[in-house]
Amino acid sequence: MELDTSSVIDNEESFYANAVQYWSEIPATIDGMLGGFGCISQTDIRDSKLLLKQLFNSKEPPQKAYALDCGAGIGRITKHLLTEFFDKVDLVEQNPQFLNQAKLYIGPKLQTKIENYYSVGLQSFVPEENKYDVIWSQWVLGHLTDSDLIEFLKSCQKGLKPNGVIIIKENISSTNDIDKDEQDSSVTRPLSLYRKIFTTAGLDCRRQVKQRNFPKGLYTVYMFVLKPLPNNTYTNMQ
Ligand SMILES: C[S@@+](CC[C@H](N)C(=O)[O-])C[C@H]1O[C@@H](n2cnc3c(N)ncnc32)[C@H](O)[C@@H]1O
Repeated sequence: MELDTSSVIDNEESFYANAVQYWSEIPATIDGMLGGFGCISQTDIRDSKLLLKQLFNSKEPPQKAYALDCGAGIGRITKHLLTEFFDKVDLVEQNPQFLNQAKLYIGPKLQTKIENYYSVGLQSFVPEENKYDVIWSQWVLGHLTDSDLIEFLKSCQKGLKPNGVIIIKENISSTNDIDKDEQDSSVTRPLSLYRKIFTTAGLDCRRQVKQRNFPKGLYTVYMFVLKPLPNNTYTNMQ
């Protein structure tokens, strides 16, 4: 039997509700966003910048007009990464307090680049079509079930402009198992499951890059650069 999140999530409604509850009690700080590991933020951003620079130097790069930050929290990635590369950024985040804090954290100067703050869960969010050059999702997709993640990725594809890409940066489980975190109500998927989900959603994984220099004991983190498959067909997940 193939492994998927239905094997570890018995009740989807409480899976989502428990995550809302968990994040409602977390301080709107960098440490809060990173589970007490605020110290890794710079290292994280450094490798993400390198990835974007390489992407812009590649054949058929995306434009630098518009990015979407998914599960944006207080806007850590928007502030330190996306506003450096893109003219405009939208944030989508389910916790409205974090978005309020993002307005302060991003600051008045960079604020001019922020077009929209969407306060909604990714499982219910549909990006406007043909809008974004890069859709960045980091440390949030473990809060979606497989089927919601696949639907989300399909709708993100429609939200991309020509040459646009989806970039995912996520923890990866060290075995072939899905790790369930009961505390924050999330799952950590193995690499094989992410790759299968990408294919099912009609996405081609153009790059898979490991984050460097994180402290020992943390999950391995990968960045994936995804583009719609040429024929743009979706497959059914078996
Ligand atoms: C680990 S934090 C990461 C924040 C940000 N991506 C970063 O790297 O700084 C996870 C964020 O995802 C948000 N989140 C959790 N479940 C979500 C969902 N279903 N839809 C949108 N955001 C969600 C949380 O409120 C929190 O802000």
